[in-house]
Amino acid sequence: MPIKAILTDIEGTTSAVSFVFDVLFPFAVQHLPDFVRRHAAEPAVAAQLDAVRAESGEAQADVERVVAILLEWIASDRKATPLKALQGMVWEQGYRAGQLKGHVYPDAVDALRQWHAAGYALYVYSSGSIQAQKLIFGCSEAGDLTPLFSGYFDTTSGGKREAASYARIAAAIGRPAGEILFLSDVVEELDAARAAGMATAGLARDGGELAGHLTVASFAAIEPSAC
Ligand SMILES: CSCCC(=O)C(=O)COP(=O)(O)O
Ligand SMILES: [Mg+2]
Repeated sequence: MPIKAILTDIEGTTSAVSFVFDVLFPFAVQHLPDFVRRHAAEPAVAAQLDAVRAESGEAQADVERVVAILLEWIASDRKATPLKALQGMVWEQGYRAGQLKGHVYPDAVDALRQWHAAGYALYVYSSGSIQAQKLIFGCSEAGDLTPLFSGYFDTTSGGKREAASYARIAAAIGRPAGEILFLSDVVEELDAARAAGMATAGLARDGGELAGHLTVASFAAIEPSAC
């Protein structure tokens, strides 16, 4: 089936793992506690704090305990949906203030532009919230890349290692899974996408191989029509 759409992961695929771990996560550690304290009563934040209480099994946790749980989750890189939602809100302040600029590899920027111009529909699927995805591409070092994308998916579509998530995303895109090429640096995500019927390509930016999948070191080596 010819590829018509491309769905890409962010961390380790379009963007450096070091940007997420050395820039975004420390920014959240520094600013999230005060953000939560100041906005805890606002409905959008309160809903996420309740989701943290539910997911942690600590229904009675006060705001300070919720903050402590969130910091533990950042330290263990837990892909919890309420943590990701709150991180997105905190990062928005950093991007708007010019303290953050999204990192996107130049080869990814070039390829995304070429693929968009060639008529491929481009989508993002990341554990980062949709708000965070729009920020990393919208406030990137290469400028506003959001006009290239037709849609965004996060863990509200399901976990990235579950085939059902990719089936759900294909349905939302409105195409058979076989027309979608999924790009990621994590073999379990590629396996799940393939199980749902998608074509796959693995990004191994520091070398190595994503077992069982076409593996490349750069977007420049991906030819969607050959996948
Ligand atoms: C959307 S940028 C923030 C990245 C992030 O929080 C994250 O957990 C990255 O996960 P990915 O699924 O892109 O590997
Ligand atoms: Mg990744």
